[in-house]
Amino acid sequence: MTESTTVFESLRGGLIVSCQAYPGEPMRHAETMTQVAEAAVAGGAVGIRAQGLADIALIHERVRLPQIGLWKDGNDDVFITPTLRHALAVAEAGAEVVALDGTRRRRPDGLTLAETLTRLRTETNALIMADCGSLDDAMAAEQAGADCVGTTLSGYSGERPKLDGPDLELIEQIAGSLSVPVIAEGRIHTPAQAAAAKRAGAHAVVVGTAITHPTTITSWFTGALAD
Ligand SMILES: CC(=O)N[C@H](C=O)[C@@H](O)[C@H](O)[C@H](O)COP(=O)(O)O
Repeated sequence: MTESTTVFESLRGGLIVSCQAYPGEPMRHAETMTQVAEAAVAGGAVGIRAQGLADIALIHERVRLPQIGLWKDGNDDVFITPTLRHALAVAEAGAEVVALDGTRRRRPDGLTLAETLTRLRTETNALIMADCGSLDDAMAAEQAGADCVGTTLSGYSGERPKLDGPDLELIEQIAGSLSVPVIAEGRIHTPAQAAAAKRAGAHAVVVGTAITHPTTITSWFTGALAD
């Protein structure tokens, strides 16, 4: 079995928990995110998604599950592992899968997605997840050589509406059109939505906020009480 087959077999049908805290937040600390990841493992997660080189390195050391790593730089446009330099650093930090912006937008270093992936392949053993915002992105990312595509940027890149829940239609479209696995990601807030994403054809399902972001979860409850 190739490394790619092994990793994607172990993720098949399961839950990947995204463990991220945002700049300035109390939980923005590698030790804290690693503990959150360990707690997710105890609950049955099959993979971890993590942001930032320090978090990726510590999670790689302590958590024995495939890790999808990314490095966010900036807040808008292309900000998820935006350049080849960021992607190489994420692989170097220990992520088995490097997640990067997989949209068709211009990248800050001027490389195309295909050029970025070719360099990553030459210089690392990491697998590649292209975070996409539309079916056209996903098709272009497969063509460029991505090992899997995510629906991560649906609702954030201007091509798809930002729904309250997951973009099930996009998951279904991608699953029906591509041969690489589609990872459902983005606004999956309930177990029922996770199951629906899997039924729509997702190879695996990423949940972040609803499991690992207490500030947002708290605001859901305080908002309900304020009504
Ligand atoms: C758009 C963007 O920046 N997405 C980021 C990608 O890593 C994270 O902020 C999300 O938390 C992650 O995609 C999981 O999604 P959700 O937290 O909705 O379950």
